[in-house]
Amino acid sequence: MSKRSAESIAEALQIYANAFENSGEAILITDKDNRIINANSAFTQQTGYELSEVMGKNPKMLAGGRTSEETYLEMWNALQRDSFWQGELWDRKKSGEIYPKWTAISAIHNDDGEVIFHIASFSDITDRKAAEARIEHLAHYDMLTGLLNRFSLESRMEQAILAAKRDEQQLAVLFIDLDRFKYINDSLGHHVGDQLLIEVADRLKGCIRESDIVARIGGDEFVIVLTGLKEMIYVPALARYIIEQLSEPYTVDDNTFNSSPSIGISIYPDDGSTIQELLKNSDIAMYHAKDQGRKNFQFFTKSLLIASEERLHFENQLRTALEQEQFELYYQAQVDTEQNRIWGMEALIRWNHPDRGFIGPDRFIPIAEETDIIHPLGAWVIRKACQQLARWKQATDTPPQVSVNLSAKQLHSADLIDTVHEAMETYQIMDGELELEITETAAMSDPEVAINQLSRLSELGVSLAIDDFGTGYSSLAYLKKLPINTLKLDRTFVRDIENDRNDAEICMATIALAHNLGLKVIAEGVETQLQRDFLAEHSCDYLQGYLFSRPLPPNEAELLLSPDGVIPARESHADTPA
Ligand SMILES: Nc1nc2c(ncn2[C@@H]2O[C@H](COP(=O)(O)O[C@H]3[C@@H](O)[C@H](n4cnc5c(=O)[nH]c(N)nc54)O[C@@H]3COP(=O)(O)O)[C@@H](O)[C@H]2O)c(=O)[nH]1
Repeated sequence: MSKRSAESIAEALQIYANAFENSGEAILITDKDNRIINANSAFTQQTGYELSEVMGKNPKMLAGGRTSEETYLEMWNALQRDSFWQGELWDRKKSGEIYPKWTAISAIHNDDGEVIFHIASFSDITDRKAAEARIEHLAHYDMLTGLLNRFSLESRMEQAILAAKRDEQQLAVLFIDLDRFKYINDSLGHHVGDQLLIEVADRLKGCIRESDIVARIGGDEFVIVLTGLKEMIYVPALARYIIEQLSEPYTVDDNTFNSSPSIGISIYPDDGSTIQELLKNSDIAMYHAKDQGRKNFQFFTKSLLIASEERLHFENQLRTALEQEQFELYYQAQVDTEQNRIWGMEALIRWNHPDRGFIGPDRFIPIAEETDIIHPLGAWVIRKACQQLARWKQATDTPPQVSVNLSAKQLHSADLIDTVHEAMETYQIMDGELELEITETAAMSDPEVAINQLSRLSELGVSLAIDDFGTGYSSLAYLKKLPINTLKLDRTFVRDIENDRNDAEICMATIALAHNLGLKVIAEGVETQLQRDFLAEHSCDYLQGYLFSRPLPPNEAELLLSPDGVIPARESHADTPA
């Protein structure tokens, strides 16, 4: 061998030695008898063993006892067949810690085909395995509460249904929703909301047997499946127990508060044979429990299903009604008591349904609110009323103030101010020409937001009225903070004003209170001359009711605005409803 080639061989060997020693992977070399003859520094770092401690030993000494015999067998077969194997082994470090490692082993042969070495390289995959386990857990469990998630609930329900079918048993599905959770979450903060959900999950686990299933499938929605049911009596007893347990006070940080559940129950196979049917029907029953005043449980019935399908159909029709221009605004006159002339017109919405005819707002406004259809619908009412007002400003010398009802959801909507501003700009509506009516309850539901929104509306030049006054729980201190102009005396007090001393007192007190606060008063539901006279005597500023006019379509309402528009004369004492 020339000196040059000896040098280059030595150089190459040095490179290999460096690569071996500095590799990030642990490397172990065994001889033909499978005895360790070399290991690099990464091996020492990973296992804790120095080379001197393992030299001449069988790598079996590293085994952690958790790798199956089959894996070792497969490894040796592959090495014999392919001279290569890779896979996962569980080994033990010098410290005693058992850990997973990813291992690749090559068999090196001589020219005669005999194995002379095995070279194994391996890396510690503890972190990777932990990450995989976390991902696996997330796929099956709810991250916040540790309960099963919807995916796992469905696969467990599938097995439970198969078992119930085979054993001819029943299953009960309990759909549990927390009452007023959104309120707790919004008012006490999400951290408190989260802790409440964790505590609810713990209490639910304490209510059921090990063989039952409990899952969290949405924000504050939990499902329990009772398996292997023989005695149906157990179901209402458990539902009652769950309500009792979840209604115990909760303490999170310094807050102690109450919550309660509403529970809907469906039974396999009577109320459904599939997961979807059982969940849907228990959900329908849960909504019925809410309608029944919350903090109770209801079993699913066929009539609930029919009602819920009808309701869904109604909702869908309500959605398309706006596009198909099926809504109309009617107007009801508001009369100036002193001058006996029309001072305002209240816009009242009607749904001219293609099959059912006119549907009153009491039927559809609550559904529009629940489904958020109220936002486009309410914006349409505001625009349409402003458009009508612009028309009356052109058509008559004495245009009325036009008032529009706002729902609680609209009052709290971020878009309200822009909607009103745009409508006023488009139709050139001036200060005091448009009035918005808010119920007492809406104004009270989130006072800070209400004060802010009402102040901004007032700045736009909108007049503001508190509707149905006397039926809510306004505090006087709070009322003083609102930039309102008018109180609307609820018609339930006006109705019996002539016969019920209490109602008469309430009307008088409200008028006095309003005037003290510098507000005008309008009485609703004035149907008789006696009511009118009583209210006039006690200085009620404006009157509205069937005595003067029912709500009318715009062209008929416009006739009342003309100089010949008829308003009953004030001195008449005839006690006849309009
Ligand atoms: N958010 C919105 N709410 C609206 C809108 N349009 C109406 N509404 C609210 O729906 C409720 C029912 O309204 P309606 O069926 O139109 O009834 C009004 C009047 O017809 C009725 N009224 C008027 N005078 C009398 C009377 O002498 N006797 C009698 N029994 N009823 C009478 O009162 C209703 C008006 O009430 P109010 O608004 O409180 O002044 C009602 O709560 C409406 O507010 C809408 O566009 N958006």
